[in-house]
Amino acid sequence: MKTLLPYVSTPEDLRALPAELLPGLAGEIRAFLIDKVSARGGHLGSNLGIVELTIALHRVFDSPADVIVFDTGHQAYVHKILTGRRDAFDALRCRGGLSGYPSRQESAHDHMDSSHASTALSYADGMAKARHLAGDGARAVVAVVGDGALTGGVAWEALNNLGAAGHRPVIVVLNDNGRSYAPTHGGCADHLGRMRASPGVAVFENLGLRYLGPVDGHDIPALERAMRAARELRAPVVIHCVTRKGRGYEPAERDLDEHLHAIPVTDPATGRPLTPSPKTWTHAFAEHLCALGERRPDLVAITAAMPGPTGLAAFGRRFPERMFDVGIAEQQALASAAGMAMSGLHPVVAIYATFLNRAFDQVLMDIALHRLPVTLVLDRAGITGPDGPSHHGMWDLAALALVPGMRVAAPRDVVRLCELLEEAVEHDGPTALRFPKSPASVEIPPAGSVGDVDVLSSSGQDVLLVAIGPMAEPCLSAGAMLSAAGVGLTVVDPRWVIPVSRDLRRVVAGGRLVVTVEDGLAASGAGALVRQACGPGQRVVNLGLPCEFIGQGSRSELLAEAGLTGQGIAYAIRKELDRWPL
Ligand SMILES: Cc1ncc(C[n+]2csc(CCOP(=O)(O)OP(=O)(O)O)c2C)c(N)n1
Ligand SMILES: CC(=O)[C@@H](O)[C@H](O)COP(=O)(O)O
Ligand SMILES: [Mg+2]
Repeated sequence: MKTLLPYVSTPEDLRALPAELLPGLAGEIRAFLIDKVSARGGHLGSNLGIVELTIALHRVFDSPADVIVFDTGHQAYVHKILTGRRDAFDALRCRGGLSGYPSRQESAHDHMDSSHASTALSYADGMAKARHLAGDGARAVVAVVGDGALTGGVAWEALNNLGAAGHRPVIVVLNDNGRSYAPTHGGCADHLGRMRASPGVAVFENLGLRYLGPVDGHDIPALERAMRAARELRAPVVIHCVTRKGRGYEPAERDLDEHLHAIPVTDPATGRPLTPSPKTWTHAFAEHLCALGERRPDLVAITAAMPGPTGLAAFGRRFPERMFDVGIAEQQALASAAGMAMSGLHPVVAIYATFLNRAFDQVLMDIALHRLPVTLVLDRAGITGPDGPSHHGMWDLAALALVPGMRVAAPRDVVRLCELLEEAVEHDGPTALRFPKSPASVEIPPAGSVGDVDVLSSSGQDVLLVAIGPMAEPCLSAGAMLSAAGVGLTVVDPRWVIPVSRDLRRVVAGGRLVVTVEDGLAASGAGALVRQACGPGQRVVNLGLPCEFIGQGSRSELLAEAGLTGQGIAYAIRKELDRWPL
């Protein structure tokens, strides 16, 4: 059978194909996805489910003149294959390679780089307004949004605007596979389920948008008919496409938890990881939270559609009535946590550090303003790696340093994670813990302590090295190198890094050269607060990440590039001592 995929590099090539060849092409694309994503890791289930939908999109609409915006963007691999990037998949999510999300730098066919969900309809609304003002209403503006992303509040803010603007036709292609990672919960999901079963008046119609569907999201001719009809309507319209996540790959279809949403390097024959996943910080958190849940009936857990990745699924199985999945809705997660805390509960909200950005006002004005006992558990804090700039959890320390009354802990190992989680849920006010996307580090016991500050090593007082969280390991390595070279250096771990505790102030006061190291912003994170606590006669160096959008790569590659390794830290301190001898 002659293969087709090598001859389909652009939407024009696709449109030139006879319709009867499209199912064959879809099959080849699925085989390609399984092969390439298994080899590199990445998003598989979502992309397997959107093959026919993306083929129909690029046959009906003329990208890039017609805009096609993908919400979240993790499901844009087929779009990339069909827009000239098939041969780049061997470098998927590598440093300098193909992004795992749309990338304006990569292609004119891509329109938004952010992987933060629920914003595509807003981009489309804005683009449609701009085209209308330019008198360029001829071209289509299409937003592809998942049923999960549709649970995010900003998507409904956009629908509210789209429905009131009949003269600005935006086409919303709703990819409804009934789940984010786990099945999508809530009234919207229930409504879509009813629409799938027996179409009636869709909520979108009550907002002023037309509704077409439900359409079989794997039937290319049906999809093309619906998309052409939507285009001819010249009005805001939702095409409700029903798809199956992981379609066409038995290991993904069999994975009832997440349909292989995101996979590590995997054996394509079995769908199982090639190397067993190591014990992670998340595992340690999940286990300890369950133990706490036994002792603390007031503890409840909240996830924003990520029970598995954040470790809350275990708590939910143990305490089903005390675990809440609010959808991809971090603002709702934190504001509802405020309501719970006002009512005598102690909520633990587990979200990725990068997604906290979206709910900063809820941290500030709904939780901290009321001094509420809510604990934020920020997983994937610091450099995450292959998911690129919108996934690095590098903004949280700088953001939380602004919040009056907020206490932030950064455990250096999983033993401290459990200790600090205990302390956090005991605290009668807002707390946060942050830990990285990495295997759980080996235990680093303290050599001593000054109050709540752990002393990790000491060979003298020339240099005081303040290690924030998992930077303890490279700091100890740097300390050993410098001590061997005759520099007297003490490494401490504050454990609670925001605000600067009284004990940390005492420890820092003794340092002639104070160096802080964090997997966060060097200029405005926890180290900046230590700088403020130092006196005029002290020299302070804050090591950390630059306030820039850092590209994709492995966590170790990117940390090394930022100088956040034992060698890098030792070099920075040596350079400071050479420039300014003590
Ligand atoms: C603000 C935000 N929160 C959480 C995530 C993590 N996340 C990535 S994909 C995903 C599920 C998306 O579900 P859906 O929109 O239905 O797309 P599907 O994978 O089902 O195609 C989530 C929660 C995110 N990208 N952005
Ligand atoms: C698209 C998205 O936001 C997540 O699926 C992201 O890929 C997180 O991946 P990890 O859970 O592997 O950190
Ligand atoms: Mg979905």
